[in-house]
Amino acid sequence: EGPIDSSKTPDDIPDKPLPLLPEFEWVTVDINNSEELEDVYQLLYNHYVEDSDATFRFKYSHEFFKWSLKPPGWLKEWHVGVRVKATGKLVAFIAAVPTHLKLNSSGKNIPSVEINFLCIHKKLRGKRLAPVLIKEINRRVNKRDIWQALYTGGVVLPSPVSTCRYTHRPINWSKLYDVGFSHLPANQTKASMLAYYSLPPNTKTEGLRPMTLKDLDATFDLFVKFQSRYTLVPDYSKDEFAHWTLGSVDGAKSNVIRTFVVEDAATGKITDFFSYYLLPFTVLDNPHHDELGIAYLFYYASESGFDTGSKEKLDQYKLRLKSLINDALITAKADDVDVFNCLTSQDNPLFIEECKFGAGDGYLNYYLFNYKTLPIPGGIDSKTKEVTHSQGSGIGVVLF
Ligand SMILES: Cc1c(C(=O)c2nccn2C)oc2cccc(OCCCNCc3cccnc3)c12
Repeated sequence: EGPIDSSKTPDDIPDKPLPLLPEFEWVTVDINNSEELEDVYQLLYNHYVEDSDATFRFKYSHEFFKWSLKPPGWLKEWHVGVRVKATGKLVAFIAAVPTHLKLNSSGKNIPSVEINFLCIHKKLRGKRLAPVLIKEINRRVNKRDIWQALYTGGVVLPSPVSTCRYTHRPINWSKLYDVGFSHLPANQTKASMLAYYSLPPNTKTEGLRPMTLKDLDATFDLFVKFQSRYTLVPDYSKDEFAHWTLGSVDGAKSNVIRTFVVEDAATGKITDFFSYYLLPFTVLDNPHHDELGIAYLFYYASESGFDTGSKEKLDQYKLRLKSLINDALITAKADDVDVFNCLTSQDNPLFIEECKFGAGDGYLNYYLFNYKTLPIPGGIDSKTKEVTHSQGSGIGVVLF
């Protein structure tokens, strides 16, 4: 376990990017510039990942990009674009953000980046541009003496470190049915589906409330302790944790990240927290709906997960998770979410069935570039791909 190639230093890395076709040029995108951010928004709005039958397309907002692309330590040079020289049109994009990973199996902290938002204009597909973009972002990252990268993808590249499965929990079943995402099982009626997925208006966990900056220290400590459950985890600083849970620390309310804490009334301690990010889908050519509200489970932790050695402790933890996630569904409904998504990563397999998540047909592969490690269980059976309900996964990192 360890770096595959650890021989290089930044001086060995070329100063120049790889050559592009003559009509294109490399650019660094300044997402603090609203016009350039709009270029990225438009490129991804029209050309980024769709679902298999092109019914939906990710609808990343300006605010989402500012949150996901500007964590502590972010570098403008890692927001890489390709423009048409003659017109300035942005036709490709790829981004890296700094992160700190830890493999609990060895306790090793791995300075690395998360690579995301690789997008190439539909008209430029098949020109072998993706490998050139990946080589360029790696060059810029290596120049900063970082040699590992974490990225996810639907397509299977050589040897993923883990594979997780998409799961979905309908909140607004009738809208999902209207847009063709949910179907009516043969022996069911619409009324029975609505009843099955109905949720109470109020949350149930005593002491549940939105996280504020005052909760940062206690919630961060809870998060760090809880992470030891998994194999591959983020090894965040408090600043990084604040960014990912609160969005900006200037107190402005985020429309993208939602984080809730549970404060024990007797002791005033923070015993649990959960978070989810809001990332809608554009619904392509549907007469009744043009957008799908989606929440993606993000990080969570619970004191009840500190010791799950015995059966009753594990059952208590499962019960607590079920209650917390059920409350996440209820708060997400208030955020106009139509479907709540989570992967089979983290300890999600422990609540997926009981909170009525259904396994989807999508899989997400995790890749750890330039780092050899044993494969990590992704919460599904490697042969049947069914969710392993009795145990969690070893993946504690969540990407967008
Ligand atoms: C995407 C996604 C979807 C859907 O496609 C979807 N939900 C409702 C309707 N649809 C069509 O469902 C999920 C469940 C868990 C995690 C997910 O995504 C995890 C994060 C994925 N990052 C974006 C991405 C996707 C594919 C390849 N690279 C990056 C998803």
